[in-house]
Amino acid sequence: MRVVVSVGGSVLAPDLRADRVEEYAGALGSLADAGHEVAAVVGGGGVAREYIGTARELGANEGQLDQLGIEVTRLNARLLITALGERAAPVPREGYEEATETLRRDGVAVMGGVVPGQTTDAVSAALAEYADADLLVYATNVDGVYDADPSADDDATRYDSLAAEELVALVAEGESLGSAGSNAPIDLLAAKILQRSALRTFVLDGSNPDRVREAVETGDFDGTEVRPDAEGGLSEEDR
Ligand SMILES: Nc1ncnc2c1ncn2[C@@H]1O[C@H](COP(=O)(O)OP(=O)(O)O)[C@@H](O)[C@H]1O
Ligand SMILES: O=c1ccn([C@@H]2O[C@H](COP(=O)(O)OP(=O)(O)O)[C@@H](O)[C@H]2O)c(=O)[nH]1
Repeated sequence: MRVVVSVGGSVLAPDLRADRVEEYAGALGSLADAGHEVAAVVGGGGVAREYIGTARELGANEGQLDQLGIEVTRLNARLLITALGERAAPVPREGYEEATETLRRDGVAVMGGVVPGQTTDAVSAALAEYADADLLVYATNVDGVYDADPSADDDATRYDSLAAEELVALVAEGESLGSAGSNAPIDLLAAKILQRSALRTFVLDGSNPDRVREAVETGDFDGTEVRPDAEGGLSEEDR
């Protein structure tokens, strides 16, 4: 199976602890050893938010803040690459073609951010689309997609599954103006890519990397499945 795993920065390196990064490398490496083609897209987490906060106070604009965020995602990607050792290309892949080539031929492809104006949620979806992945897994710091932000609303209810077009509507409703470092389960651009490409997608709590491995191997997981639309994506006239 060809799989793209989106690993939130807060999930990969909550306190920059080596053991969590090693566990992630172990889980992804064992999937690769079992014959799966694996790519990981790493987020910026708390470290990116701290840099963005400081640079914002210093007067950086949104594009500059995003670029700072991208640099941090690539630093986090380098941590995972270090832990993966020989299994990964030695430098974070900077584009979808390059990442696809690596995952097809040279082992685990690891990416961070790509361009300002989005998050690694969208990078993961775009890579999964470009590489014709069979599965996209969002390993994040929440155990699925809820009908409201569960950290702000005690009555928030989790979806076991929802259609990509329902996800687009949910995220669009909650999306603020999208300033750098903002929180959301999956950003709007990512949700739209899932919708147009009919990607099979799992959203789960990534704090235990073994659950990511199990989800890929068995298709069983505790979280939210984003279903491709019944028709298998958008029709030409809806695009
Ligand atoms: N509808 C929602 N469903 C789930 N989580 C949500 C929702 N809206 C906002 N969130 C928040 O999004 C956060 C996950 O986004 P983020 O911190 O960017 O994750 P990561 O760093 O793993 O990419 C959760 O901690 C949660 O509080
Ligand atoms: O392709 C990208 C990826 C990331 N970012 C910036 O980097 C930050 C950190 O990335 P992300 O939000 O994906 O990290 P996470 O919070 O999910 O760990 C984002 O908020 C954006 O400001 C960006 O501009 N373009």
